[in-house]
Amino acid sequence: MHSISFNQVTPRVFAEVTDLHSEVWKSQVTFERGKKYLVAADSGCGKSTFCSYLQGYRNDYTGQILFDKTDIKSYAIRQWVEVRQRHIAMLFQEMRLFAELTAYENVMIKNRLTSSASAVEVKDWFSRLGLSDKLDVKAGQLSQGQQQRVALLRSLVQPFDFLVADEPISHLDDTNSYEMAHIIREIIDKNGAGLIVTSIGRDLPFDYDKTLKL
Ligand SMILES: Nc1ncnc2c1ncn2[C@@H]1O[C@H](COP(=O)(O)OP(=O)(O)OP(=O)(O)O)[C@@H](O)[C@H]1O
Repeated sequence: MHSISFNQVTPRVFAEVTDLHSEVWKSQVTFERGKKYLVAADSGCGKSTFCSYLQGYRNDYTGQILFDKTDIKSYAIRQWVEVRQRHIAMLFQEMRLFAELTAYENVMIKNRLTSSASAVEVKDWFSRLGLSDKLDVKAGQLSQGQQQRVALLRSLVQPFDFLVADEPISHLDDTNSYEMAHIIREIIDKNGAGLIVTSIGRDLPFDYDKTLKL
């Protein structure tokens, strides 16, 4: 997948809003593979909605979203599975870890689907994010910031053309935010992937190609 295009997309919830000042909704915008985008939004402007559309969890909008030249409203479940496994990696704002699995198991259970990272690599990322001593701790017993770092690693252990990160540093201090950015940069550069980061304030530190207001 080389591009994601939004053509005059209007979420149903915003259909009656006449003073929508957005560079994404009711607009024409294309996200290209290999580029980095920051989607800046105030609370309630539709960040989670935007992410849900890209994973096929919701389709309550008018207008068109195209993956390359295909309208994603035509996708069957099988194609969404392919998108989620191989084309768009997602770091959810609410993390969605399995509370009863350990931090390491949460990452490896996903990694087993496509074997995209080695155990050595994964453990090295844990170490760089200050989580070496948390490998065997259940996710439900981690702090929010620790869960956010584990969720990042889980999002990365798959092939992808785009990484979509929904408020990825909302629970992190500056040191971990910078380390998270380094790891993301290494992997997206290696894959030539695109990056779409949403933010309501503190931004993942990056040299973004473009910033859009949601
Ligand atoms: N599943 C849903 N179905 C229909 N409308 C929804 C759904 N989830 C959220 N909305 C509505 O869409 C609008 C945007 O909500 P959304 O959760 O996308 O915003 P957000 O920018 O992620 O907000 P926040 O930063 O506060 O989490 C809100 O008016 C909300 O009521």
